[in-house]
Amino acid sequence: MYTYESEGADFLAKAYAPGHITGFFQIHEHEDPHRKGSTGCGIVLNGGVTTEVKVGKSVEKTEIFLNGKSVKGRTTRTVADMMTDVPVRIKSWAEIPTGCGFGASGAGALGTAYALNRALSLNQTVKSLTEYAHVAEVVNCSGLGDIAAQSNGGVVIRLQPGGPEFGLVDRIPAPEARVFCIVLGEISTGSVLRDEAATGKINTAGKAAMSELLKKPTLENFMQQAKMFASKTGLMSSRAKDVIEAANATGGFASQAMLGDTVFAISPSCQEFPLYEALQEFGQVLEYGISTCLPKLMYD
Ligand SMILES: Nc1ncnc2c1ncn2[C@@H]1O[C@H](COP(=O)(O)OP(=O)(O)O)[C@@H](O)[C@H]1O
Ligand SMILES: CC(C)(COP(=O)(O)O)[C@@H](O)C(=O)O
Repeated sequence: MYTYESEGADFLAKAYAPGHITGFFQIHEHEDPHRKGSTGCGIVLNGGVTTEVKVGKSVEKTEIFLNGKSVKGRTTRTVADMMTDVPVRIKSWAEIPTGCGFGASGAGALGTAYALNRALSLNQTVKSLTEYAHVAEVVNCSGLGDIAAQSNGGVVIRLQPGGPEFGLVDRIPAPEARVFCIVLGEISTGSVLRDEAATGKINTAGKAAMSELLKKPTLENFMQQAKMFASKTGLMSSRAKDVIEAANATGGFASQAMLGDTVFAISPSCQEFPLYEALQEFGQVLEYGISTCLPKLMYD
């Protein structure tokens, strides 16, 4: 724990962390948040969240901003509270939608941990910064497995739940592919994770999806298992169903981003244009790539 003692200047630091779309998952409860988490599989994106922290005499209370607006930012605040006693101004800018299944809260938490470590010279390594972000996500019910994926990159299979101390991940060897997304609306991650009927279905479907994925760990099979998972859990809106069907009609793979009312779609081989055109009928198509880029500090 760091106590601020400097007399004058403010300290600023900035960090970036990628977004992540979960295709399917299974919840693993544990009283220790370091061990609690999810298993499952998802895609780390080349779009994410940039977070700047400021500490010093000019910062009198901890405040959190998302895309220029003051927010509660409970997960981000928990990271700050775990790392320091001093007030911090935390500003995040998201190039991914928030509350729609892109792991924005996890990306903000990771960025906050990296930037605070730098601004306050806390001398922590990546493993412990990642652990702070994971614990903050779990205790606030804003995510379970995003941090494990976002801190590894690629198409991440989460084999064992938890932060870096206990979790275990692997990856699907995936080709370069565009990930197209249509955002239809938000789903509150916390409200689904606290709903026993929903979590029961998630766990049954998530276990089956993982077992099928491991028999054939390819990007195509991941997309198929994700679609099966989404329809079995009953979390899919009728509009999302329509988008998925339209994507499938072009030969593309599509499913729902967990946990959001968002469809993500990938085209096999290089037939991306017909898929893009079909998705366009439903709204603005967001376009990302699969990223192996890890969270990082940024310099101005
Ligand atoms: N980087 C961030 N900084 C602060 N608050 C955030 C950040 N990202 C998301 N939030 C807040 O978290 C809520 C959404 O969280 P959640 O449902 O877990 O969605 P997701 O993680 O998929 O974006 C939103 O109300 C948003 O205000
Ligand atoms: C699906 C979710 C529980 C939440 O993801 P998001 O809504 O993007 O924060 C994720 O953390 C996971 O464990 O797979």
